[in-house]
Amino acid sequence: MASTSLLANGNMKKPLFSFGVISDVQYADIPDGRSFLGIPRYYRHSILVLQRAVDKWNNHTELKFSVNFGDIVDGFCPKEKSLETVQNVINEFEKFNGPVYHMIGNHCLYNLPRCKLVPLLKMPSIHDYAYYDFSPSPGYRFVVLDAYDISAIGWPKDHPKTIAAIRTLQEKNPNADKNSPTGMTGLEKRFLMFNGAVGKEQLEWLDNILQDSTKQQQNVIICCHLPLDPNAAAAEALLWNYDEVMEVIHRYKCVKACLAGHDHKGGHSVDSHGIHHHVFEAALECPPGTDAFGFVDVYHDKITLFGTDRMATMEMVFDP
Ligand SMILES: Nc1ccn([C@@H]2O[C@H](COP(=O)(O)O)[C@@H](O)[C@H]2O)c(=O)n1
Ligand SMILES: O=P(O)(O)OC[C@H](O)CO
Repeated sequence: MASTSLLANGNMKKPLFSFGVISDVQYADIPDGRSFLGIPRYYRHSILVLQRAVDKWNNHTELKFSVNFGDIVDGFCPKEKSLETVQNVINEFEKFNGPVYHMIGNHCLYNLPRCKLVPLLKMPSIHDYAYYDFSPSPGYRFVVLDAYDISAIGWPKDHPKTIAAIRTLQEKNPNADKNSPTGMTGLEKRFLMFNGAVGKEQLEWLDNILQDSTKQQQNVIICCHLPLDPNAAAAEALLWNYDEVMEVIHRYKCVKACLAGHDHKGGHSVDSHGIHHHVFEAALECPPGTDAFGFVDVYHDKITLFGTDRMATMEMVFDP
């Protein structure tokens, strides 16, 4: 219905381009379960949601690419099945008639180290980094951030980035279980092991990209598994240094939207600089027969998300 009313309200202009979106498939060939907070999780059904997404994207015919916001496999997947399961989900994505740009999520890293994930996901990045950018149209640039650049999961145990992450968790989280926010208050609750941070080198890279995008008069869409605005997501879901990343982003006027996953219920906000923050609803939490995926029409002055079933439909008009 929402898509119909958006169309009825004069959205008939042809978009510059369109792309597909899905987040938190978290597939595993295991019985249904629940999150720590008791929300049902449909581990076997989630790959069917992905299959229906790819079918719909292919039938759309005009999608230029699709974006997966991370967590394609669940942490409860038996470890001897991790590689096969990740490959099975990637095979489903590869049925899409176009490129798919992936992000790494915490659940991906519970299954495989990043040195295996980055090549499997064919990320156009260097070394084992999972951040990169691409420009699907002259006036637009997409920046994919690596939310687990500084993380206690995914890097070798003795890697400087693992050590830095453990130091942060020790300083900020008083609990023995570093995934527990017990006793922590407000935004401090983000210092959980299932989150991570953007490192110094990536922040400098982001600054350079945004400088260049400004010179080229490009609009920028930021994609990150972890949300970057406290008004769009629970504190427990935020990037550890969302504030530092937003400080870099706010130096420029080119960023129009920050898109994310991880906080399965979804969310939306507009920040003090007029940037839209949108969190996509998880495919994993769709009861059998229901869906959560969508596609986005991109214009020079707005993006319009058309969600299916549990994924909200939303128009995000840019500040002039
Ligand atoms: N409020 C919370 C949320 C989570 N945890 C811990 O994190 C683990 C993963 O959470 P899921 O949302 O994926 O179920 C969970 O097993 C808990 O250890 C928590 O302590 N408090
Ligand atoms: O995807 P999970 O299982 O790490 O859950 C993430 C939480 O929903 C963040 O608050």
